[in-house]
Amino acid sequence: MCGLKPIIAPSILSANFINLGSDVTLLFLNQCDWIHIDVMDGNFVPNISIGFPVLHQLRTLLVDKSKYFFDCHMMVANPEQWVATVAEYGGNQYTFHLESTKDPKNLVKLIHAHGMRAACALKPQTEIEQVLSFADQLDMVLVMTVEPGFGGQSFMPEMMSKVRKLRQLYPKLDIQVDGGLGPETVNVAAEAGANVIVAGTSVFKAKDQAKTIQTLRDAVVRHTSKL
Ligand SMILES: O=C(CO)[C@@H](O)[C@H](O)COP(=O)(O)O
Repeated sequence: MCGLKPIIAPSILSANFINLGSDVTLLFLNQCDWIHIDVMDGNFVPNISIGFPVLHQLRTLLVDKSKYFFDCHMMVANPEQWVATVAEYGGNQYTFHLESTKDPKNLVKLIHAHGMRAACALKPQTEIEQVLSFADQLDMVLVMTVEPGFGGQSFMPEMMSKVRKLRQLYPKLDIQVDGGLGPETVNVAAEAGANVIVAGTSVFKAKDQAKTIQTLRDAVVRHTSKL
């Protein structure tokens, strides 16, 4: 019994933006734990997605607005710049990319000072050694399993060695995987030690969304309970 909480966080990048409010409401009715909000600035990654007006409207306009957990994945060039805004607009967790900051330790302090959980993301080429000096200050590490920037890419199983090493070093840390996750790939990730699963395409294209979310959660529970 490892005590890790299974967390399923659908990425709303794959939602229907015309019906975003109802899509997000449905995700929570279907028992997701968090929604994963991919903020892309067209600079850190070669794509522009959604920004603060959308975050703000989701937080203020949704029914039961306060109970939703917003996991904000900041694929931006200057992550320090947006901490206060994300906090003000209702973000619960702020994930910055290690590759985008010179001072990750102070950034973690800044995020915590704004009342959010702090997480650090690693692109596929970034080794975990770079996060070890401050990992004990983090609430979560995100191991990217695709190059950040787009949904619908293929899962990179070779990233699992990073998850495995992190899990050995930090048995209680939340470890998130993001990119190409679905019922076919979740077992490999959960077996390596990931307990927080981001899934965009597989959840939004599912015939039965509730069942897909449950399948993802069951896989995490099954594998992490053996750790
Ligand atoms: O951060 C990203 C992409 O940069 C992800 O959150 C993707 O949006 C996940 O989408 P799928 O790979 O599950 O379709």
